[in-house]
Amino acid sequence: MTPTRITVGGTGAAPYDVVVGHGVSGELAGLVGERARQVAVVHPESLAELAAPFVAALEKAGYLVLALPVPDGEAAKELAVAAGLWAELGKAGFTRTDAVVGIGGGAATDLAGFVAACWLRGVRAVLVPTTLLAMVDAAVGGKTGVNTAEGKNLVGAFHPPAGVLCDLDLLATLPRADHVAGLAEVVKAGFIADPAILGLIEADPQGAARADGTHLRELVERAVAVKAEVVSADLRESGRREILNYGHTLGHAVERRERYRFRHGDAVAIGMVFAAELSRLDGRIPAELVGRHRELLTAVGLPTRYPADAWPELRAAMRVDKKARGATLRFVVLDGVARPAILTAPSDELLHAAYEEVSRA
Ligand SMILES: NC(=O)c1ccc[n+]([C@@H]2O[C@H](COP(=O)([O-])OP(=O)(O)OC[C@H]3O[C@@H](n4cnc5c(N)ncnc54)[C@H](O)[C@@H]3O)[C@@H](O)[C@H]2O)c1
Ligand SMILES: O=C(O)C(=O)C[C@@H](O)[C@H](O)[C@H](O)COP(=O)(O)O
Ligand SMILES: [Zn+2]
Repeated sequence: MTPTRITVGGTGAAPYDVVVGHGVSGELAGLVGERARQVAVVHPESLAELAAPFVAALEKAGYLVLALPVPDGEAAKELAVAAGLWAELGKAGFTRTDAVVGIGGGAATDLAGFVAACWLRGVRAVLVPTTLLAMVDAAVGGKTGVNTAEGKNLVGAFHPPAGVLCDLDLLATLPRADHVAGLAEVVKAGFIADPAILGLIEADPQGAARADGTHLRELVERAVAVKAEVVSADLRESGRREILNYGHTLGHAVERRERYRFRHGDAVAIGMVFAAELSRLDGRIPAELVGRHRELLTAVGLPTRYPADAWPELRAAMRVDKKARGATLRFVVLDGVARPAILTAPSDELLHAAYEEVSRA
């Protein structure tokens, strides 16, 4: 079946394609471009075997390849890891025409994009996401960055990639729990913009939770299309892009509380239930729509609850959310399916009441 090409444009930078399909990895050398002499391939060390054919293909195409393994998962999103990679680029004499390729889950693509954004103030980045989450969300849109002790993604840059290859064959080895975590961002795209996504998952939640599920390709394409449309309209998050943060204000606080050892998608699932409860308590949506969140997320195996005693720590962590303006917290909420809105400065009572619904056994 021919690959689908979803274009991300309107960002001020050159438009680029997100290629979705089976066996599309062969397009990598073409995306790196003719100007590059050296290519740094950043990948989690645990995925060295998966990255090896990409390294070999780039070498065959005539590039000088620097394979740069990084720690697995969220441990890669550290300034010290980025600094180590910049040291390698420096030693290799990496110039402005050279390119960084990021292969892996969202943690690896966020890191690789950030390293590319900062090296010589910006070199070409090409991303090959290998998790469902990175295909539908992290590798698309140009948000790059690392975590700090104070919070999630607090240091970063907007640096759109030159291309994104979503080879669905790469998902075959992804552990089920990571596949399911990726579904949280797919569900998010459904609630904020594309109700057909919700229908597809509700019709076959077991299938959605598997890499060989019937609707996998359509789910990926639809979620990428949502992200591409939003990012094309507002790369730097001055307005519309904030909707992609649905579920993330509480989600990021949960990740920080768990010292980043909790899957991002799982945290976002809990965060979406919180945002839905907030929407209901603010009089925006009926209880049935909150119930739809819980039922759908639970059906695919995502968490929807978090302990009551975590509230003070979560409340404090939410202060550094990027949507906050001064001391004013702002949340993405819903006025209905595919009707996202911003709730500004909710009272502490309202926030706590919404959290009580999340922590209820
Ligand atoms: N930049 C953005 O717009 C954006 C959007 C969403 C999420 N994110 C970020 O993405 C990160 C989460 O990404 P994630 O869910 O992909 O997690 P991850 O990158 O931590 O990967 C999850 C696990 O899967 C393993 N893995 C990856 N591909 C595999 C494969 N094909 N086979 C076997 N194992 C594989 C990884 O090594 C890791 O252990 C978070 O840091 C989050 O903040 C960024
Ligand atoms: O691309 C965006 O914009 C998003 O908000 C997508 C989120 O899924 C993603 O987790 C993002 O990294 C969160 O961004 P942040 O600015 O809140 O750190
Ligand atoms: Zn996210």
